[in-house]
Amino acid sequence: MRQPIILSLKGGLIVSCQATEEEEFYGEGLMKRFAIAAERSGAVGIRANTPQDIRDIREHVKLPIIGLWKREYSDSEVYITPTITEVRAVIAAGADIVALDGTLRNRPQGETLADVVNEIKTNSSALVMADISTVEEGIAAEQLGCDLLSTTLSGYTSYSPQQKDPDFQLVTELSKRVKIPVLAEGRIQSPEQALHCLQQGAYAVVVGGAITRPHQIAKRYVDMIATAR
Ligand SMILES: CC(=O)N[C@H](C=O)[C@@H](O)[C@H](O)[C@H](O)COP(=O)(O)O
Repeated sequence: MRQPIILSLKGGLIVSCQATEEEEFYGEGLMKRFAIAAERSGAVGIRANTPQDIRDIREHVKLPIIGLWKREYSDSEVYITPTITEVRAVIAAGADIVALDGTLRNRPQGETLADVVNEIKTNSSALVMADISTVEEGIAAEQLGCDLLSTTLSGYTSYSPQQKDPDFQLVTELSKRVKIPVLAEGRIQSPEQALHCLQQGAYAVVVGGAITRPHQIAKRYVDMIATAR
């Protein structure tokens, strides 16, 4: 039986509300405002980065929160909730689901994906979403006990396809190969693409930049218009 929280995401839109320090919308509680707007739109969940934003959103929004903490370590390329330290902080901030790097790459400080998943399963009731970049990684993450998969990292590991569009093929193949829900995430630019992901087998769809990164949204218009100059 699937957890109620997973069932509540089925067929819906999860809005990723994230800004890095270099972006104009970083800080000042602005991600909370995007999350409130997403809730009002009928979205079924929020994806948020940093304990601070998760806490802030938790106070104002009732939707399930997929929490992560992007942090770089010098000994690994893994940066999405890379170690047990970030996992604990994300859970303490109120995330219902912890999103973490679920690739097969070496992790910082000698930890393994199994260590991090075990930490969550042993010490909390939070669910685990593995952000993966290939079918093989998705299958391995399911075997380790992850509750959900997301195609987040396709295009962001050296060995996955580098493309402008979402990785529809990964969504399709992975959905056939695993029993746990597969979320489509990464470079989804339109409602039509989101719908296509669901038709290809995605359990739900995560959209970030096309909704919550104004600079990225404006640039698409600027670039398109420039072609007519
Ligand atoms: C690769 C990576 O670090 N992705 C991050 C993961 O949380 C976010 O920067 C993305 O915005 C998110 O995955 C949603 O994707 P998009 O913004 O393309 O709709």
